[in-house]
Amino acid sequence: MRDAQSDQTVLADLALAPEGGTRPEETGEERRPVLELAGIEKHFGPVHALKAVNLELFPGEILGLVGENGAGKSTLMSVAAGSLLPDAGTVTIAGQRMDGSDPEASRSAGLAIVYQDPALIPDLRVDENCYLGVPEKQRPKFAGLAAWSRSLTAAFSSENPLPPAVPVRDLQPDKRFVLEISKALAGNPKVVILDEPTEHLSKDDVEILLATVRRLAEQGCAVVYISHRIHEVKRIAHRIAVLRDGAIKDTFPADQKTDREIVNLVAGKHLAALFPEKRKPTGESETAVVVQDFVGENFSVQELALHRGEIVGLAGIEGQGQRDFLRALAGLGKARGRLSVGEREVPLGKPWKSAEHGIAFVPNDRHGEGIFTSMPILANLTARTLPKFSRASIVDLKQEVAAAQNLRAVLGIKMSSLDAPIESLSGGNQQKVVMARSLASEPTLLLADEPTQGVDVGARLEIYEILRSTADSGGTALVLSSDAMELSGLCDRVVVFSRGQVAAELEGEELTEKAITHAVLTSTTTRSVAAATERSRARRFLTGDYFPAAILAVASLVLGAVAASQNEFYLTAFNLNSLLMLFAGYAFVAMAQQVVMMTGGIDLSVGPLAGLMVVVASFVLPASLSSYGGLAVGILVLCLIGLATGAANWALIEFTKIPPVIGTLITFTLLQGISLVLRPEPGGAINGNLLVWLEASAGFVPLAAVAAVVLGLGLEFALRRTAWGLRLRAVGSRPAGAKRLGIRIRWTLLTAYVAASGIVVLAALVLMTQTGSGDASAGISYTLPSITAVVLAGASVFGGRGSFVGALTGALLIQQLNTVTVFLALDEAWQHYLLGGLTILAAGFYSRLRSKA
Ligand SMILES: Nc1ncnc2c1ncn2[C@@H]1O[C@H](COP(=O)(O)OP(=O)(O)OP(=O)(O)O)[C@@H](O)[C@H]1O
Repeated sequence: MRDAQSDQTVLADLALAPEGGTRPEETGEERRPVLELAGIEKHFGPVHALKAVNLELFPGEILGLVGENGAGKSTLMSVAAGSLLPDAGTVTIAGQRMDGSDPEASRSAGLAIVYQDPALIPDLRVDENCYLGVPEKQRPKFAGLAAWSRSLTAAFSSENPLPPAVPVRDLQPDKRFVLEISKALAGNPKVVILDEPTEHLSKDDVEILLATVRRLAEQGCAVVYISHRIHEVKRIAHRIAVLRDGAIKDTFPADQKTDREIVNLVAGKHLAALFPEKRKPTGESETAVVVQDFVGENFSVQELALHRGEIVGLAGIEGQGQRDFLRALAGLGKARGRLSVGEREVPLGKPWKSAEHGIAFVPNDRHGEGIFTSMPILANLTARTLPKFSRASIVDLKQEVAAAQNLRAVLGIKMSSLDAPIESLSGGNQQKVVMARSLASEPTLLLADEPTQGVDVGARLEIYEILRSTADSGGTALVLSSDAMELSGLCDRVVVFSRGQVAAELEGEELTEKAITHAVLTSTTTRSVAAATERSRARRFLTGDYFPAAILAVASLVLGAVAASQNEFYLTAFNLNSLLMLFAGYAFVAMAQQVVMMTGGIDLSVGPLAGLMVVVASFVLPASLSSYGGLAVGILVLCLIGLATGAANWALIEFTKIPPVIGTLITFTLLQGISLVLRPEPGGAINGNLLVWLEASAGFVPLAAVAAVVLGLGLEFALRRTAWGLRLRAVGSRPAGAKRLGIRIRWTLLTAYVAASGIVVLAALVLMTQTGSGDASAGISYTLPSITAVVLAGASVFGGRGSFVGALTGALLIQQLNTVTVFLALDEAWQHYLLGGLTILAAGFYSRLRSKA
């Protein structure tokens, strides 16, 4: 271990005097807290996460909240922000006592929060996320949304505001935080909570953030700043509160304690050193890894050798290719050249091959790539090493649990049980799980991208020690970090990247924090972003929601052209009219399906519902009816059946918590049963006048088809340019994020199911023109095409993605296939072969395209 004295010197070098603005107590004004947390208690099952916590925050004050992983910081702040209901205690914001858990109420009272796991919706664009992220009264008109979003994010970097049209799923983790922070600050809040805001930010962005926090405080805003980077907290905070095991242990002015004293308070013990002892220079080192002429999209490394027993750091300003290089070594991303580990050459671009060659990777994007969400901690810990405890592919559970328990003990992972979901762990403990999984495979080359992000000071030392012991036992570690102090304290050698190339190497005496910072700054030149922007525009279209619609439209035209060339009747007005009429029916049910699928649900009942409406129409809209009033009442009855079915579907799914596919299957069966009871045999002519109106055409174009297209365009507009549309997409894309944004998920789902059943009324009207009388079996054939049309058009069955324009083109293609097979005199079975084949092709193609992007 290195002595504490030398670490103290490193810390002293950092010029740690607080740089906050005027302290609130220095102004002499009467002090009234703007945020008061009183007696907050919270349990998660057996975990007592918060124990009668009291905390006050005053206007203009920056409070640093520190504590080890799992101490309860995020839980406390989620309670303050209304996204978590405490078991006991009260939250008061700007004198307003909060009632229950309601993020929107807290936001309206003036509290903004930046979560450790950003409350962003991946399938929504940057500007749409900004829109949903501010209080309702501050939202701009949709016409000015892009410009407004650009001005919000320009507060961070006026040169590079975030492009408004980019979906959040395409943003790098650091830019997601820039967006999350910009969004939080947009509403001129009275209290801002920043939960580990700098873990993913580049060095420049950290400085911008700290300056922003100071400015906010000077303007009277109160800030809670949570971080494990003690020197950062000391730089910015007026007062520091230490949370341990769910209780506040100490609160003191930031300048009254040294970094080391705070570190010891957080850890709850005296830490002798911040970094483990480095490798002793032995003169001769055995080369373990050789990289030669290694070229990828953003880097080009001629030669780099890593030695056994060595920890090598990767430094550089964000975006200089160091991250792409590290990922390419792990087999993620395209690269050419040579990489050998030991005597063996590693095939490139194949992560499983890299793993077989002893390369383990700890990713930077913990939420996106590091953890298997919704799986238990046990599976997350052992995912890489399962073959070790398996015989003939059957896992020995005892051995697996024992190995996981061992990892848990070695890294001190705080958890209630191995079976708990990974998401129930605090952020830092999740990071330890990701780290533990990689280490368990005893890698020859460990690649770690920001391995200590979100990890507390005590555990940080444990991770450093584990990295060191990996090296000491003959392995090699390559660590990318934006923290120069971490690199200088931990690594034996640091490689600095600039413009994708190795620009400098530091080791021995030269390897100091100052030297790394200097090398990083002086060897860096700015990249041209224009080409990247152009490239991403094309990629955005290819992976966006309209590309599938374009493909389907072209496919429909091609099919039409083939049919027309083979059969002269294809282009007759009669044929085109009936083709478009049938298209209208499919289009309505496909749009109904799309509304529900957008929320992550599915509605199997659309077909039988349309059939039931036709049956009911044979009673309430009979041939004998002659008055307009009677017709209106009949159609109103159909609408009421639609609304009631939508509400019933929703209630079944919401209150019994059964999956939508089961819930709507139940409705499917019930509706079909009712239809058969009402009309065991087809019969009962439907009103002739009504049918004539429904079949009305302009030229060869039926008005029903025009109505379908108009409705599709209207719904598309609503989806992209109304708050309802954004809520629908948000709920499907990421329900947890939507909840934190204050979206009422239950009500949004209700509107979706009711809207879908409402649209089915239109499909039923088209169906009536085909049957002319009540027929219980008429609608069944609608359910499957409604799903096929939207899946063909690129909708995600998990929600959040798809388009109504796509649903229209999907419906058109289905009808084209039906018609063309007849015109080409193909067997009817071909309709099914072609549709099935196309669906498989489309689903595979889109998912490959999107996952590649
Ligand atoms: N949804 C949940 N279900 C079960 N346990 C939870 C849940 N959320 C938090 N916990 C537990 O509550 C405790 C406090 O967690 P919290 O996330 O508040 O810690 P933290 O201080 O923010 O830690 P970190 O610094 O690692 O982010 C932890 O033991 C955690 O496992």
